[in-house]
Amino acid sequence: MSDFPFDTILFDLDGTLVDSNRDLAPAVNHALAFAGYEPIPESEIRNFIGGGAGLMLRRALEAKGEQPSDERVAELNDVLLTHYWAHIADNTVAFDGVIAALDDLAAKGCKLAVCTNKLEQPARQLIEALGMTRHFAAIYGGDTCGPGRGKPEPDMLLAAIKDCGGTRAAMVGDSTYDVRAARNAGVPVVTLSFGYHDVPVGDLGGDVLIDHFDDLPAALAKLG
Ligand SMILES: O=C(O)COP(=O)(O)O
Ligand SMILES: [Mg+2]
Repeated sequence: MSDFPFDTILFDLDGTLVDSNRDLAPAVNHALAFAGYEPIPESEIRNFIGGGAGLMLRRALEAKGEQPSDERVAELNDVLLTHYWAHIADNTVAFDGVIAALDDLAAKGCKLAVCTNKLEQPARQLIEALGMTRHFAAIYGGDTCGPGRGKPEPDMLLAAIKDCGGTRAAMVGDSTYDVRAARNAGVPVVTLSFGYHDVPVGDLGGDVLIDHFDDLPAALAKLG
């Protein structure tokens, strides 16, 4: 019997498990080009990620000086998503050390789940394309628990913990959506210095910040 303090680890996807900005940024720029705008550098788009594709696009349009209506965002989001889903795993890779950390946590007896604000279907498509499906007992997307129930609401975290039969869970994420969702679900949260941050990294407000996935099991052990 493992003395590891957690039995369930919940992972954000974009900017946490995978470096997906490599394919998200071109999709944002495809939608911007459709709207007649010049591209935004990938290094800027990465900080727009975390609250779902619509919010990412809204931030990109605001960076161009627009105050877009919901209808405008919805229309251009269709353009963005059609492009993104056709290129979802062209350049996206798992961050360094992710697979070893997932294997290590599983060996310690943890069930693992994904809780992403990406829509569930493309999230599954991406995880499958990267050969990572086998690691996860549950995969939740921003739409799985219904409209408006993505992070920072706690619904998907609580549902994933239940699916895993967990009693002691922790979250791992890169944005304030993850930290707030974890707080709302009452679970501790590890943040990453290398993910996509919607606020300065020092303001994320998680319980512990790590620089590499190699450090995750020890960080969780200390948190427990
Ligand atoms: O789609 C997004 O903006 C964010 O996705 P994430 O919750 O996996 O970071
Ligand atoms: Mg993220």
